[in-house]
Amino acid sequence: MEKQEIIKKIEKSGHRKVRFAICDIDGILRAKNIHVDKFLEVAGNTVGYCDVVFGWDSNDRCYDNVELTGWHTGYPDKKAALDLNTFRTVPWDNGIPYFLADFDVPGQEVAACPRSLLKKIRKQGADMGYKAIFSEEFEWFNFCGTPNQLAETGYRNPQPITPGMFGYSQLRPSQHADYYNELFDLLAQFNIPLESMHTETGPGVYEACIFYDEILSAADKAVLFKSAVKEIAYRHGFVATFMAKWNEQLPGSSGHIHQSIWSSDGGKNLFFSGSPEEPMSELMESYLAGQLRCLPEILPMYAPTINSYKRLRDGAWAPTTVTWGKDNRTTAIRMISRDEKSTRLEMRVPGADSNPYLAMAASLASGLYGIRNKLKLDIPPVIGNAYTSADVQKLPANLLDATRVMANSEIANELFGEAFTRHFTQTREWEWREFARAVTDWETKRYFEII
Ligand SMILES: NC(=O)CC[C@H](N)C(=O)O
Repeated sequence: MEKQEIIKKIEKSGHRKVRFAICDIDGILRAKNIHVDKFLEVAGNTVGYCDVVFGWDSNDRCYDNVELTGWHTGYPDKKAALDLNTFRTVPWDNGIPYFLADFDVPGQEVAACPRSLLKKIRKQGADMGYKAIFSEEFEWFNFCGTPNQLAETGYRNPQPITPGMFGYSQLRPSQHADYYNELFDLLAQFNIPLESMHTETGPGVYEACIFYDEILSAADKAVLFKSAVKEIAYRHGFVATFMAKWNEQLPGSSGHIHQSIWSSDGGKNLFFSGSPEEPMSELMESYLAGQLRCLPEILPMYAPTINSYKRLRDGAWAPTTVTWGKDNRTTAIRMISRDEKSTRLEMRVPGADSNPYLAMAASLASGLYGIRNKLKLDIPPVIGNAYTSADVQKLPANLLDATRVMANSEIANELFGEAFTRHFTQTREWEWREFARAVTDWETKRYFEII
């Protein structure tokens, strides 16, 4: 939609305020409402936004170890730009006009901005003649109560909205049909159409697959999806969590990313060889080889939290190895091909807790790395159980190990630029330090009386 058309629409709607949001390094949307007159001033222009969005962590604690911003810079404003292509209206909030913004402004470099990073990688693909088609699917758990109630009880023993393990259940959605159906309908109205939705195995867990799209729109939809689900859940007295593993006894929550590379006009799937028997094209082979080569060095892009690594456990449907397989759900990357259109890769490492801009940027960048370097696939497909396969490389087992590898990785610098890699790994080191200070309930249960 053109700028003038958007402005006319907003003026006609009678709304006196407009909302826009910026995605931080943790994938959290930081939003503001602005007066419609202010919107008219900044649309197609820039708007000042305090760069503390990249100076604090997911709990608004200020990093003490990043160079990009901090007390040493005085947390100045940076120039943000609303992306008018992201215009949508919020159906559960009176149709307020809504935009995403980023710091991708000529003459300014904000290396920490995840949406700007994805745009940069997407352009590298476009310059090579490719259109990247992506989509993310999410699993998440739903609980009864309000954020205040859960916080007051220290998030102990939260009550899932439905009991027991019941994947693909016909019954469980009926227990909260209003919520279940509203998610599908309101998300579509918010321009996040779902391809499908069902219950996953676990109490109160849903899974939704977002319709595929060009990579930037797909990432926008994935980021917005997480916030939208939480907001819609509030309306029903529920709280949704996208933690990768909220309970060690239960399955984790994934954020699998489906991807294929098409000709720039979108007419031909370049992953498809033309042969239904051997559908993988040479280009797909190099892309997959690139992803496998880079994966252990850039793991925090897919698994960015302390908790992410609790999900990556053998036998839990989540990957633990640098592997791929044909329609194999025990490997890191699952190759899928029923026909030309469906030929794609499913990157299964990301948890629901990952930042979709970063996880998609990492996927595309490492795939393009494989194509640029004409990598050959030297890892054979796993047939059967990747958890027990011999001779497979294990993924780093925790955030500290994974971050150390990434911080020293030439590949990470090449894919994302040194400034981003440095800032991002510094934020992950901070995350580890925060965790290392905490005395957890595991320790008290284990040592309090016995030791
Ligand atoms: N849908 C599935 O394949 C299950 C995924 C699993 N819950 C995970 O965390 O990765």
